[in-house]
Amino acid sequence: MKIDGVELRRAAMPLKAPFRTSFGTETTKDVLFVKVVTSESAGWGECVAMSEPRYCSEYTDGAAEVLRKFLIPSLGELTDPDVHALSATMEQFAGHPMAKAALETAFLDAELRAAGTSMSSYLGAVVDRVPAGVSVGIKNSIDELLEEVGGFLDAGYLRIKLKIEPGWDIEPVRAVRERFGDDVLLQVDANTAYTLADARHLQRLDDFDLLLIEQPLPEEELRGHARLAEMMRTPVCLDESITSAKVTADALAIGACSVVNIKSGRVGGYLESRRIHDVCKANGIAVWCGGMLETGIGRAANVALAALPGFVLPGDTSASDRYFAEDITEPFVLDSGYVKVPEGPGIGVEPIPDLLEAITTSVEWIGM
Ligand SMILES: O=C(O)CCC(=O)N[C@@H](C(=O)O)c1ccccc1
Repeated sequence: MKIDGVELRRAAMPLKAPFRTSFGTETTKDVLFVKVVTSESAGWGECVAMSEPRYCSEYTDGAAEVLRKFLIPSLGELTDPDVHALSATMEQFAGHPMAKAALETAFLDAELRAAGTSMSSYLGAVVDRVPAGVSVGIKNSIDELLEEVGGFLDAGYLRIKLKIEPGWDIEPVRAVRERFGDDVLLQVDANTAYTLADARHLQRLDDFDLLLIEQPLPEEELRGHARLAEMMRTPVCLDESITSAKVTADALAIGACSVVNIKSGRVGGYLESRRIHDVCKANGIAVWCGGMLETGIGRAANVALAALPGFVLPGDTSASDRYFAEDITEPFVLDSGYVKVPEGPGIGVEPIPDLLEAITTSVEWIGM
């Protein structure tokens, strides 16, 4: 398929409420959309980098620049690429998985639309709806937390994830357990906020029958996570540390985790995401789909991924209205705790032009 060019579109998507994690607070999503226009179709990708390099080293302006200067021009070397050739070409440049993921996904979306194939069937989906979990940020008070968790449980979410950090961990978890009982599927996400010296403190979380504790230690501490996993009953799940299928195999080999959060942006795209899924499935390790506050564009691709057989835990594939008053695509809605997998060609959703224009802050075209 011949690539005519690529559109880079920046947008400011307001969140319904500030979302606080151990590394900062988001109030507006600084979005970079990538649109690949080919001779036969057009496809969309959403770069999940944040405006500042706090979750990882990538950030939105940097991702736009590496796409503009290196990744998109490198596609000019390809005459009639498929997504594998495109992905391989981008490997000449080091790093920048979120930027690469956005371009690879936009191309794959275009390729699949032209073929009339849905992303979910292309990836190997086995279900047509996925169980939805929800992520709850760090709050100013326990009361505020309990009110928000209660609202999400009333909405039907099947799993609650609480962001934690030193000073906001044992008490919020205890309060949620005491208010909502032991049957709620409950997990915590530390976003690398602890050290191995906190092990004895973190062991106190074992009293609350959590599904998992996500990324308690810094990204590079695979052995540290293996040591912590030996000291805790709560299963350790990795997020930031899992940057490729190769690293996943190493992490599993040393017992660094027993659950994996798969995020396409963190690992360079959905092809690598599927490879990680396959490594985990071959090792009997449960995976779930992480989220990065995506609009309906990124959310659609995540929901397709979450329909693969190894995704046995609810992911951060919440409904659109979890973060946005109005999504720029047909909204994803919660139906008895599940989100429907789009069935149309490609990612199965399109931006609604007026809504996309309303949040757009800049558009640039890079011709081939
Ligand atoms: O529901 C969502 O999309 C967000 C889920 C979530 O908590 N994402 C976290 C994370 O560390 O996984 C995050 C939030 C903001 C920015 C980066 C990451």
